[in-house]
Amino acid sequence: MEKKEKKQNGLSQSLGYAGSHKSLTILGCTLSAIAAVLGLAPYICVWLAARDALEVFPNLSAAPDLARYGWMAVWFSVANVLVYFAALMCTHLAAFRTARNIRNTLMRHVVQLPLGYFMGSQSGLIRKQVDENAGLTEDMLAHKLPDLTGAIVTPIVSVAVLFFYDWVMGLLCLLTMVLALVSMFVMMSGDNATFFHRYQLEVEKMSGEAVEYVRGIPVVKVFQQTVYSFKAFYNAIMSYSDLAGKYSMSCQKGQTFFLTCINGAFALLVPAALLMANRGDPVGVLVNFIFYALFAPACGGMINRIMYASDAVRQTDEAMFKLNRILEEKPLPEPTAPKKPQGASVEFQNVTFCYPGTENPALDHVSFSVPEGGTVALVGPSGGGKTTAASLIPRFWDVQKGSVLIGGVDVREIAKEELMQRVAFVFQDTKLFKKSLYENIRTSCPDAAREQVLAAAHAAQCDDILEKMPDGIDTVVGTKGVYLSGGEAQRIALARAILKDAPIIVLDEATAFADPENEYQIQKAFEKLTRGKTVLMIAHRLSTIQNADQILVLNEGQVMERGTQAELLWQEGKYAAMWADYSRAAQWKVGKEAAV
Ligand SMILES: Nc1ncnc2c1ncn2[C@@H]1O[C@H](COP(=O)(O)OP(=O)(O)OP(=O)(O)O)[C@@H](O)[C@H]1O
Repeated sequence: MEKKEKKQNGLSQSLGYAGSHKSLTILGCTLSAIAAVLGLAPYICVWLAARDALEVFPNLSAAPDLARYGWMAVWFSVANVLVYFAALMCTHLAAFRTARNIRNTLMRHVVQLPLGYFMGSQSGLIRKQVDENAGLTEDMLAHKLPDLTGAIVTPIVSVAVLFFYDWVMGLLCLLTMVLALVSMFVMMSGDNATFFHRYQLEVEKMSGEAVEYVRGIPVVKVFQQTVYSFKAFYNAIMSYSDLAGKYSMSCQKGQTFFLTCINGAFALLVPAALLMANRGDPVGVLVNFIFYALFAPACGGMINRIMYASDAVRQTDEAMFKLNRILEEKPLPEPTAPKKPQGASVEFQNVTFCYPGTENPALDHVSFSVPEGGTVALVGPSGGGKTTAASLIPRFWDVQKGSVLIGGVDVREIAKEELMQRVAFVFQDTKLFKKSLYENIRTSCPDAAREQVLAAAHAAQCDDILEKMPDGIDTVVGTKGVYLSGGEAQRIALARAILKDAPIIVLDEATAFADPENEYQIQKAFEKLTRGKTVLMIAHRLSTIQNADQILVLNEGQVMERGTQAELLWQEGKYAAMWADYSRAAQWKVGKEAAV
């Protein structure tokens, strides 16, 4: 599958995004080709000037055209620069638009993807992939493609020029060019043909591990581990260094031969010129020698440009391959004939769900229901499937078997906007934008009036937070040292949810980061938020869920126990054990505080 995708041509794919600017790219490349031909003209002028000068040497005044040839060389050089500049203007304009179209297409696609796709570090990774690869494509179309066109056209014209003055010296120059090209293609074929792809994978792996390493520095310090505890990072560096080392070694001979060829035309030209000069017409031979001595390094430069440009072509293949991988992610299907839920009940009917790329189900034949206005709490050991169950309600993912119903309608049959309006989700980690607290709260209801936002903040017990902020509710968080504690951020998130006023509330670990004072206030905010609503709540602090209508104990993706707190305690099962642990911990804490 991967191989098939690799065969697609990244350059033509990226041009597919150019739209009406494709013609501008073609114009830019044509101008670049013309510039490349103009760049050859000064060499001919130099040949003409050298021929005239040597014919009359030392009486240079007898060669009246010398100055004309000099000026012609200057004008051709100036024309070369100007036309090349115009070419780059065209390709830059087109490349900028093309990269913009690529980014727009990707972003339009990304917003259609399941919300679960953005959990964890995915969102940062997607932004990086889109940005970097669109940037690479832009660079290819703006710089490398016109250079490649010039570099391809120049040798073709050069071959004609090479044979025009002296076919023997021309043939010798051509021979070195051909040998250089052959060694270049040999170097880039075989195992090395896939080098760039492997190299990119290694770099990706290494930077991923580097991020993990930096994230883990506090753990390393706290537990006094050595950096070698980050084996994965170390292995990624070694594997990268191994690949780069092997590649360098495999190119050693080829690169030496390539450089010798593109710089070594002299080694052939000098003896050839001496032999020919001995046979007669030394002046003519000298003129031609000067021309070829100047022209041969220029040809070498062109071949070098071809080499770098073909590297860029491979980079573009790789960039488009990565962008296509994102485009291949399937959006959640939208219902063709959406249905309206009748009420705000939530029901799981025999739900089985596996995360993409995994085989063990995170939820295995799970059934339960939350009647409209009721509260169900999910508890259980870590990894039991609580967050997964909660995230299936707003369709972060679609179930593989069974169904999740809201108001008697399968969530897959409810229009996206309708579903989002019906469910408010308070996440485990609260995400606040670098905006004012006012804007942060208003994200859940962009049309809300200022009074409504202030009322929601008040209901979520945020008054003390707003009082200590320099600009009250208009303070921008995340800048100028304005940061909120975990518990404070959660109260802002609750204000958001209160403002949304959705009939179904999903709370995931909402008191996880709170200190006792914050927890008390969060509890009060909960009461305001959940009054009269259908609530599915995940909490590790069992005190918060004592009054739930039903408690489900989820373990390894299955419902292990269910009932009210009293029923579960009476069963003396898993929940009763958890409750006993929790009570012991609470008593220990109270005892410790009393002793202080
Ligand atoms: N994005 C994901 N991709 C693959 N597997 C996942 C993903 N998220 C969770 N899982 C797996 O699904 C299972 C259930 O995880 P889930 O987060 O729902 O458990 P949880 O009960 O909420 O745990 P915790 O109390 O620690 O938050 C676990 O085995 C977990 O490793």
